[in-house]
Order: sequence, then structure tokens, then C-alpha cells
Amino acid sequence: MASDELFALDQVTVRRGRAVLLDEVTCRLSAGVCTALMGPSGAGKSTLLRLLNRLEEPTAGQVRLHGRPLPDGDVLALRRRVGLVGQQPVLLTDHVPDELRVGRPDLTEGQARTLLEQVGLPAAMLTRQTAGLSGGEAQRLCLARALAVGPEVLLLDEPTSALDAASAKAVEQTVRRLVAAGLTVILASHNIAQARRIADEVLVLRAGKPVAHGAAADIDYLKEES
Ligand SMILES: Nc1ncnc2c1ncn2[C@@H]1O[C@H](COP(=O)(O)OP(=O)(O)OP(=O)(O)O)[C@@H](O)[C@H]1O
Repeated sequence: MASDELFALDQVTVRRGRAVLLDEVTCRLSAGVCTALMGPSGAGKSTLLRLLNRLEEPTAGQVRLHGRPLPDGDVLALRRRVGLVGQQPVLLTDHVPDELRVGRPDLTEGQARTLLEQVGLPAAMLTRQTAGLSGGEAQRLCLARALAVGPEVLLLDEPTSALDAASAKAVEQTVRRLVAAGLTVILASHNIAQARRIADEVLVLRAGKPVAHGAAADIDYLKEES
């Protein structure tokens, strides 16, 4: 695959107490594509994702971004470059425009409209309170809030597992649009059908170790029944 290297993990181990969450993982993750981290429950998908913006720290080994070790100092600056959207939409304010301005207080109305459009929400949402949003709308608003700060990478941890099928599809379409526009997306998911629909590359983990990695079309794990 001709993609550029974005993240490099070298011999990364994460231990918590006696548990080994990731076991000497060495891999490269590409820029400009959607990579799905797959594998059974407990395989280490969320742990790997959270290493990439220093929500987790390796016990041993190194994570590099564009060839450089993740910065020690300014974690917030890193998290603006590498944003994370979790499984459950967590909204922090009462009104949609305020939500979009959480990390970007100077956001103009025009920029707010563009962000909503990017995630497939109508501009009329700008008059709405966050309390009345559906799960799918709330999750897409979380995506828009993460995009407002101009990240280079979005990390998505099971972003549709709390959603009904229609909302999940809307979020998937949003992800594909964002990747087509040049964003890198790294997605932790146990949903094989979803990975078939949206992933360009797949890294399969089992018990904290990579067992397959490559273009989605070449990964046998995606050919299993779902
Ligand atoms: N602080 C901790 N102490 C001990 N074990 C932990 C800790 N945090 C996570 N684990 C364990 O590490 C393993 C990997 O967890 P992780 O959340 O990365 O897996 P996952 O592949 O994302 O799973 P799921 O699909 O269920 O979300 C799990 O067995 C989990 O119970």
C-alpha cells in the first residue's frame, strides 16, 4: 500500500498490574486512510487507540507520530492534533453552537455551518438545544466538535455501538466523507460488517498482539461471518 506512515509503534507493551494489555506490538499506521483496529473483546483495541493521543502510556517501547516520539510536554496540543470520539456521545453544553465552540471559542457561524455539513447535519441544528438530539445526531455533533479544532487524525472508539442501524449508517457515511476529504481515521471496532464498509486498512489484535495487518480486502478476519 502506497500510504504514508503516520504512527509507528515499536515493541510497545502496556501492563496494568499483572495484566498485559498490549504485548510488544510493532506496527505502522497509515496517513490519509481509515484503519480499523479489530479483534475480540479484550484484545487491546481501545488500549492501542488511547496510546495514540497519550490517554494511555506504554510500559515499554515507543510510539512515534511522523517519525518523532509523541511529545512529553504538551498533551493538550497533541490531543488537538489527534482527537478522540468515544463510544457514547458526551455533550458538554446546552446548545449546539456552544458545543461546537468548546475547543474553538472563536468559531464563526459560517464555520459552524460548514462543520455541521461535514458531519451530515442540517444548518437548522444551530438553533437546537443539545438535550433533544437523537443518539446519532449527538454522536455526529461530537464528531463535529472534535473536527472544530482542526485535527490531523480522528480516533474513534466503537463510535456506533450505542446507535440504531440508521444512525450508525449516517456516522459511517460521515467517516467515509471525512477520509475522502483527507482526514486520517483510526477506528476501534468489533463490528466486521462495519469494517468491511468503511475501512481501507485493518489491524487485527488478539490477546494484545497483532495477528494480521494490511489492506481490508486482504484480511481474512473480515471474510468471517458477522
Ligand atoms: N487498568 C486495567 N487493569 C487491568 N486490566 C485492564 C485495565 N484496563 C483494561 N484492562 C484489560 O485489558 C484488556 C484490553 O482492554 P481493551 O479495552 O483495550 O480491549 P478491547 O479490545 O478494546 O475490548 P472491547 O472490544 O471489549 O472494548 C481487557 O482484558 C481489559 O479487561
